[in-house]
Amino acid sequence: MDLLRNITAGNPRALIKPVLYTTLANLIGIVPFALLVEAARLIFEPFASPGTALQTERLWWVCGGMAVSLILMYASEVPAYRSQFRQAYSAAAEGRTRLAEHLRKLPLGYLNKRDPGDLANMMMGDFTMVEHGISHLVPQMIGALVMPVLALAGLSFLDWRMALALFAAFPLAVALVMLTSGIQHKLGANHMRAKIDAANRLQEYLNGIRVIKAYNMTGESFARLTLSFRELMRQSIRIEGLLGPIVLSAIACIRAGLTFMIMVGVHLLLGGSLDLIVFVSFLIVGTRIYDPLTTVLVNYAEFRYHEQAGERIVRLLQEPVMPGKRQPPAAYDIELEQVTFGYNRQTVLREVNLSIPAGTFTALVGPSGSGKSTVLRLIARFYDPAGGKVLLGGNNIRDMEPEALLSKISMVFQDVYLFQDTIAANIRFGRNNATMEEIEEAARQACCHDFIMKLPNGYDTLVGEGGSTLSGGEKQRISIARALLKDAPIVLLDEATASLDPENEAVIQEAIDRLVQGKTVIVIAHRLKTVRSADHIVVLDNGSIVEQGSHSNLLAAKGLYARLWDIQQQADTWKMIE
Ligand SMILES: Nc1ncnc2c1ncn2[C@@H]1O[C@H](COP(=O)(O)OP(=O)(O)OP(=O)(O)O)[C@@H](O)[C@H]1O
Repeated sequence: MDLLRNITAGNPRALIKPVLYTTLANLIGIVPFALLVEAARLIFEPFASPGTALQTERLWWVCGGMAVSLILMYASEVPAYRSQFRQAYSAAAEGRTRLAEHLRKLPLGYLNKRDPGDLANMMMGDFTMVEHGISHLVPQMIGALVMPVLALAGLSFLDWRMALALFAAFPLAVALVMLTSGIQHKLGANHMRAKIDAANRLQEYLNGIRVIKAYNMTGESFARLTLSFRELMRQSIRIEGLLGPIVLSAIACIRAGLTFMIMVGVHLLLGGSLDLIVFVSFLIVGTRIYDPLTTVLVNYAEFRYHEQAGERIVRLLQEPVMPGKRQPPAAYDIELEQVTFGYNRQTVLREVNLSIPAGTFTALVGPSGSGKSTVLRLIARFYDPAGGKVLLGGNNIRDMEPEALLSKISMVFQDVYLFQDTIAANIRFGRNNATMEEIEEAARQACCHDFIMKLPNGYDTLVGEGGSTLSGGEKQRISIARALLKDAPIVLLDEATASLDPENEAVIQEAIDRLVQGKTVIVIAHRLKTVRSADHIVVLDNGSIVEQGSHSNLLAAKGLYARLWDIQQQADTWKMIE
């Protein structure tokens, strides 16, 4: 049952129709074959029993029956074919959506541990293998058993000795495939690993192609890629090199059964204990059961390989999603109590205590790597802290449904990601049901309406994956428009003005001022002068809060903030002199 669950990526019901229809089609497929045996019997009868006349009328009936059975075969194969593909493609489409949904609900910590290439390969490659399993491997394997099983039953009835001889080698063939299934599984796993690694290396190469060109690193990075391709080739050859002989030996065993049956048949015929017609019937049936039996064995070997792809999907689907069912309260004060957190083993935040009253503006400042973004990620519950609590309106966010919590939060990141879609659709991510007027209004507020109108198709202009066709400042403003449209009571903002020119910076500041009005705001400030008027400034260093207060208090304290302020002031003065 586990195997069937794996090959269908956790949806074994998808096999019911294809297996039923294929089995039915195979059953009907036996009718012309049985009629062929009957025709042979009728033709051989006058030779086997001299003096008996050829039953021509009966022979005509058999021919008529054959014509009808061919029509029936066609009529049964069409729905079988349809159901195989319909079920396979719909199970894969439904499975891909389920997995994508599941990935969204998994803790980011889990996703960080996995290569994006691995997940992309699972979505496309592994599901293609599941499709093949549902459309071909399982239905054909089960359908192909119909003919040999019925042949065994029918032939045993005719002459059990001959039937035994015909099928004598089959258990040996099955044993060969079954006993080597451990090796097959190991080779399959190695091959799968090499395939994923090659996909990851390829993705890394394509993503980094600009850096590779810029630093003329073609040789080195290409070596990693070619090494992974070579490993994939090695594993492919190993799997074929070892599996091929196993399957071929199993097929040879089945074929040996026919030779053995002919030898037994000749012996019995010469001994006078076997009827010629029975012998001919066995010869006809014997030559026809190879194909289905070979299909069963080849499909089984292939099935064990494809089943591993499905197993990877099933295992990922079983990964626990972030817990929490409660809806967030309508109170937006945020508190961090003794929060400790690390992405890996290294601690990034140490016993952080922070109180952010609703409707206030708080700035997080500190050296690079001090943990500012991590604080925002914990408030948005991208991760749960290892120790301590994050409270919203006095309630632990660990108990809240992550999506419901996020509906209360607008986030503007430093590196904005735009989807390969129109500008309007990218802004609409803020609120799905927003009208075009609302989108335009948000764009106006975010100071991006004017530049959008200058684009070739205005709001319908397509932006490239990652927003590559827009400038950094334009992307930032689009993401502010998104956040304005969402109109969430909490705004988390990773200020990106550091790398922008003064003109863009002023426009973005204007957009941000509109976004944060009347909200509970936490801003990561890289440029201290932008947050001088914040209600509260929190200074982080090496994962701990080292000081906090208003701008003037912190300057007076002459601590880290005052030092950072001096450094930035001097840098600005230098810029002005230049
Ligand atoms: N996804 C991650 N996996 C592992 N370590 C991470 C991850 N994100 C951040 N870190 C590490 O955690 C520490 C804090 O990072 P964080 O991004 O919170 O700092 P920051 O103060 O926001 O830095 P910056 O101002 O440069 O953006 C850093 O040492 C960083 O290398």
